[in-house]
Amino acid sequence: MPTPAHPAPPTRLPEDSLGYALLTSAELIAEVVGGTALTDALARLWAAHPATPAGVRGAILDLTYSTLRDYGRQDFILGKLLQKPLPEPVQSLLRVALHRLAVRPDTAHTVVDQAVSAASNLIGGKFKGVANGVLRNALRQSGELAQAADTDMVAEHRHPPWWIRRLKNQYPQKWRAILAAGNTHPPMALRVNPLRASDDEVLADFAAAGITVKRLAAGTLLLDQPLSVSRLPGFAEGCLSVQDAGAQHAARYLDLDDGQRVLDACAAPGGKSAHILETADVALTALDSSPVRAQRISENLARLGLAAEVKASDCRKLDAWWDGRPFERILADVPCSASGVVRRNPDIKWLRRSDDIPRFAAQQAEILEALWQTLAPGGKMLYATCSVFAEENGDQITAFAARHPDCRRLPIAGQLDCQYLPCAEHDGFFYALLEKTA
Ligand SMILES: C[S@@+](CC[C@H](N)C(=O)[O-])C[C@H]1O[C@@H](n2cnc3c(N)ncnc32)[C@H](O)[C@@H]1O
Repeated sequence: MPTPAHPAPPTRLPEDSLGYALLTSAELIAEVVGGTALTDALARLWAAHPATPAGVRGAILDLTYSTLRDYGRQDFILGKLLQKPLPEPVQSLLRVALHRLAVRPDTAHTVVDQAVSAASNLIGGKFKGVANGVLRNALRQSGELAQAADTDMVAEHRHPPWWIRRLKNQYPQKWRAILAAGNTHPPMALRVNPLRASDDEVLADFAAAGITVKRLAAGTLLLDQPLSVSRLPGFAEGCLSVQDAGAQHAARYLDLDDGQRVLDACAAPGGKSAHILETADVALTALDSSPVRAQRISENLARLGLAAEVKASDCRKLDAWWDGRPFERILADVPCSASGVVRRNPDIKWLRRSDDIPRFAAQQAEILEALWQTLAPGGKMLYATCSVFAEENGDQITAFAARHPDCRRLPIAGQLDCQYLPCAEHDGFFYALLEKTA
């Protein structure tokens, strides 16, 4: 993993200034441009600056995530404004500032001023004048730059070319809507823990606290506005979890019953494990290949007053974790491109490459093969991804079913391939339910 070019945040700008947020965000985006996942860059930033106030963290996160969603457009515009490339993180500072100018044109003067202050903290202030000139040109030429951006595929759709082409091929009618949804701010949905509270009790507490929600389904609430969990009545008491409405289908589609032996094979951080345990009184084994992430399963279950057998192991290595007793239900929420949740992780669309998709598909096929051996005859396995790409979804399952005569595909909500596309209510998910016939 590349180390950050400029790990130290600015020192001469007040922490609560826009300039500080612009500069810190630029450092983070420069790391992503260099190939680092945003979560890793953020983990390093907060570890180095643990006392950063919540409000300052929020401003940095908001600016960074929204700039990465918009990156394709601002990078195109920057390319039009520069004669030759500038060093990082100066270029990223300009991308962040251009994004801010686009979304807050009413504050143009402040944005330019603060971005120039930020530039004076970088590389000995060498590019302060260039930054000023570029941003002033951007303002002067905003109309023609916007027009040019509207005719460029990446600038218009804010996704990489291979991603746009893939969606165009696979969704000739819907690709534009999928891309547009991927550029929006994600919704915040909640899951009610029926072991601790009823929907009615939670709704009454929310109404009393002035929080507006829509009930999408039993146990699934959609907040009008994302809120810090510390402001949600009942969260600390384990009455609620944050979980996308699309992800909440997994436990429902698994067809759970009390007393079953259930495996959640790729379980961390444990959102679906918890939902399984809230749905039925089952004996759950929750497995994840990452020991660090497996630890989070235990923590999340503990907050909700739930328990499972948690193991850190690669689910493909049966000898390492399986005692030979078959499972009646298996959830295979496999690692995937995460193309259905790109608005939550906007760095991934710039970090992934086209050939990552067949690599994910190969890994998913191996996981399916291994887990099938652990499923009891008559048992059911739910295959799930947060992807919208066919190679990881319908194609994968069609090929698996063709290889396994003892696999019968069961319809979910009337469909064999249950593909949810990202929209205002939920993220993009895929589900397929497989029954072992012998
Ligand atoms: C999509 S996430 C799971 C999300 C989880 N089901 C939830 O709802 O909170 C996929 C997980 O699979 C894990 N993983 C990847 N390869 C694995 C493997 N071969 N065996 C077990 N876990 C694996 C990753 O560490 C990651 O935590």
